[in-house]
Amino acid sequence: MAAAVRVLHESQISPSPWLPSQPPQPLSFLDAIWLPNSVLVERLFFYDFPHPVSHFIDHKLPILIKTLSLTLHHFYPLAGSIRPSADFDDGQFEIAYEEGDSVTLTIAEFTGEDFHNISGYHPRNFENLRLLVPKPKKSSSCGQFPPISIQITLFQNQGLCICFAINHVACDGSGTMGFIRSWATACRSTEPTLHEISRPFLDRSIIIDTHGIQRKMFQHKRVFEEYLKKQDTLPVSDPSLVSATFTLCKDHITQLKERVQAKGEEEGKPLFHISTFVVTCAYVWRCLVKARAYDGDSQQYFVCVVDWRSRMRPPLPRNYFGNCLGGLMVELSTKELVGKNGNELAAMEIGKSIDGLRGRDVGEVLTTAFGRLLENERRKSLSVAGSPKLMVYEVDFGWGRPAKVEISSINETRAISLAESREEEGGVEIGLVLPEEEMNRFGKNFTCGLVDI
Ligand SMILES: CC(C)(COP(=O)(O)OP(=O)(O)OC[C@H]1O[C@@H](n2cnc3c(N)ncnc32)[C@H](O)[C@@H]1OP(=O)(O)O)[C@@H](O)C(=O)NCCC(=O)NCCSC(=O)CC(=O)O
Repeated sequence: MAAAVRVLHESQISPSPWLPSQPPQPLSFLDAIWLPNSVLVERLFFYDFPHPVSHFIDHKLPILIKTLSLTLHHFYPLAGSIRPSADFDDGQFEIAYEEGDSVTLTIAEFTGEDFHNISGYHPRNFENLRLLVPKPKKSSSCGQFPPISIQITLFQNQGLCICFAINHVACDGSGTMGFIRSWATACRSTEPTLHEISRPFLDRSIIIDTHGIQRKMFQHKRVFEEYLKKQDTLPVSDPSLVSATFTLCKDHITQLKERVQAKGEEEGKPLFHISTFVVTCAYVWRCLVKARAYDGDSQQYFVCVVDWRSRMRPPLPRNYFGNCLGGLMVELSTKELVGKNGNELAAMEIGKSIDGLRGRDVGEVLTTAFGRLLENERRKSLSVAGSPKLMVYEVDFGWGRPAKVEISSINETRAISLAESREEEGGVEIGLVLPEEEMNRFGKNFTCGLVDI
């Protein structure tokens, strides 16, 4: 039987207690960076839930709805809309909440595939995964779009999946997880009240565009849109696409770090920031490029975003809700990357770039990264979504930790996703979406490479 979802309910959830319209907030330049192509981040949380659909509808849905509306009282921008501001001549957008605005919550039932298969780690049909993602509604008035849509999909007597499709313009991973964690905490409470939900820091005017980035971006907007059109994304409907998750355990990570350290000492190179993140990204980057068998003289690019809250001067509150991301790019030739010491070289280069961010201004870093991005072929760049620091496996709505967490939107951006390991502190999970044959080659490289370290 072909996999399918059947929508059971669709509700509009407004903040509660009642919230009057709030003054619209112009997007900061760190939000506006995500505007030209309105990137959606789709995060799926799978939970074991061995109960009938009716049990969920009767006993769990009311509390989920109640606590979602409480949480939205504090996170009200998510219930609003992202829209052109009144002085749109400047290309400025804003995020606005008006009384009665709401989030669409879809409840659906899945048939045709086993829960444990779809939430597994092995290569799985990507189209089936996409059935769990809510389809955001375009608002009727032009140019507006919703910050978030949520879909809960039930697998009769087996499990459920909560999928958040969040527009990156609204917030980054840290903001997203602040919202999701708050909802889950409220949902676990026996008597949920507003006081139990910690308030995010919502004032986007705290971010000052010291380098005129927003103006430069609007000037480059057409160039950037043309650039994006030229870059091929993997078509969502490609039936050969599979999603899979690989895990690096703590021991492997320690060995990878030791190898980089030893190589650095052997070559008398200064030791850069060799963290779990660095050795994981280097290892995956090399395995992926090997799987794609590029011409050795071609260039490869590694791109990652950096949470800039603690790097701002003065630092931003940790609970700042919006985007506060800088970025970096590392370039190596294919030959260097797939060569004998490719892992160590890639780790040293990524580590050096992270160290090089110290003391720098986010505007200046982004101007450099943006310029380099436009020069390069996106097809040969690998980017990263999520982070092992976001602690996604701690999100418990009252029926235990997730069985699995995924980011399905990585196929649009040709990224890998990272999360902390579900099973072991210090381990990392890596998610990929690739054509099946490429995934098989990647998987072989990943497994065999670990034998050799
Ligand atoms: C730039 C980085 C990726 C680099 O990560 P690193 O792990 O290499 O660097 P780091 O400085 O954070 O940590 C370096 C080492 O110090 C340790 N360390 C860090 N903070 C520590 C602390 N408070 N106490 C003790 N140790 C600490 C770490 O364990 C690590 O070691 P070790 O690791 O060896 O144990 C990161 O700083 C960062 O910004 N991460 C967040 C990225 C992010 O937010 N991504 C989501 C983007 S939004 C997105 O993509 C969409 C979405 O997610 O929704």
